[in-house]
Amino acid sequence: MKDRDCLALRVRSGRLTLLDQSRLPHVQAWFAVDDVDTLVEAIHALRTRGAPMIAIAAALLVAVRVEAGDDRETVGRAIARLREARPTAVNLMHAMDALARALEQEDWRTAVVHNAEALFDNDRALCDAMAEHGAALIGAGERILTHCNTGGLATAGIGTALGVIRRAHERDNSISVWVDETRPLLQGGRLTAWELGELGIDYRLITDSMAASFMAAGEVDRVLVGADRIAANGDFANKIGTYGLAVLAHHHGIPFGVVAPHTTVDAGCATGAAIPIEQRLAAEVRGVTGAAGELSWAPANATVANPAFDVTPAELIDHWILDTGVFDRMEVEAGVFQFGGAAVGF
Ligand SMILES: CSC[C@@H](O)[C@@H](O)C(=O)COP(=O)(O)O
Repeated sequence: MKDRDCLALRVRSGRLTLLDQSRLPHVQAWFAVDDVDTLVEAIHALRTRGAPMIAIAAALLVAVRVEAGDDRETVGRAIARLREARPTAVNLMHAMDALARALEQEDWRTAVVHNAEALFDNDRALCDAMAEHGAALIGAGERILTHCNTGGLATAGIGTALGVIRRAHERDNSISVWVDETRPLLQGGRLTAWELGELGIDYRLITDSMAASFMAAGEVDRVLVGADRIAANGDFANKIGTYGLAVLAHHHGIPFGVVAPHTTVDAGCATGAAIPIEQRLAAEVRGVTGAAGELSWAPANATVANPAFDVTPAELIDHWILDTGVFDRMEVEAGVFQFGGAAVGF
């Protein structure tokens, strides 16, 4: 396998290492991933995260195991196990299904490795295409609100929603960003704020509950978010809190766009109701866990609900910004996702 490098993943001399995103921004620590157990744990703990990134990390680990000499049956088991590591982001399932098909070929070792490498390489091109389409929508001086982290940490390229913001900034450095901190795991406060700072893009970090009043004050011009899975009717799942932002944006007449590669579209899900939602640990809501350890404020036995994602219905979305183009609600209602407008097929 050729060496590969992006913000949060490296392949060097056939070895996979990942940036531990659970420790950012204060600690930048890389860890080696040589086996499936390590990667499954890392995906559960969000050491590696973001819909495209978990798919790419899983595919490259499978390629590493193939090059290490694992037999076909062992590789098949690895693919099946990684496919189940997180339930909501469909990119992981699509990637593992593609590798399972490659495993059926006669020259399966070459096919699996090529497939995994192509996933990484294509993701960079998909990010660039989304950025081009999305940046064309953005006017001078826009103040864009975003949620969770959808940048270089979550993809092999410049990101999805954050990639659009980055490209728009390259064209007009008067844009600015409202960054939702994104409770409970603070991907906005820890990761997006860090990425935007590194890129020199003007931002202001807010708690999730502040978005409504800044919208009411006329200080938000657009909302751009990523997606973990887009259903055939345009509904999509993304980080918990996204649905609330869409309701708020609709109420205030603010354009709301979802940015994702076509690999995030699941034509097998007719509507958002069919998207499985990951439920996470109570401790994440009772307090916070970070580089500095655990801080808990709720009663130790507090009963908690902790869905990691919510579903935003198509009726609240103005733009679906894919690598294949920008789609509006009329196009989505006409079935672009089922009938080829988004070129779904892997
Ligand atoms: C380009 S990343 C798109 C989505 O995966 C992102 O918005 C998101 O919800 C990530 O959630 P996470 O739980 O941090 O993996």
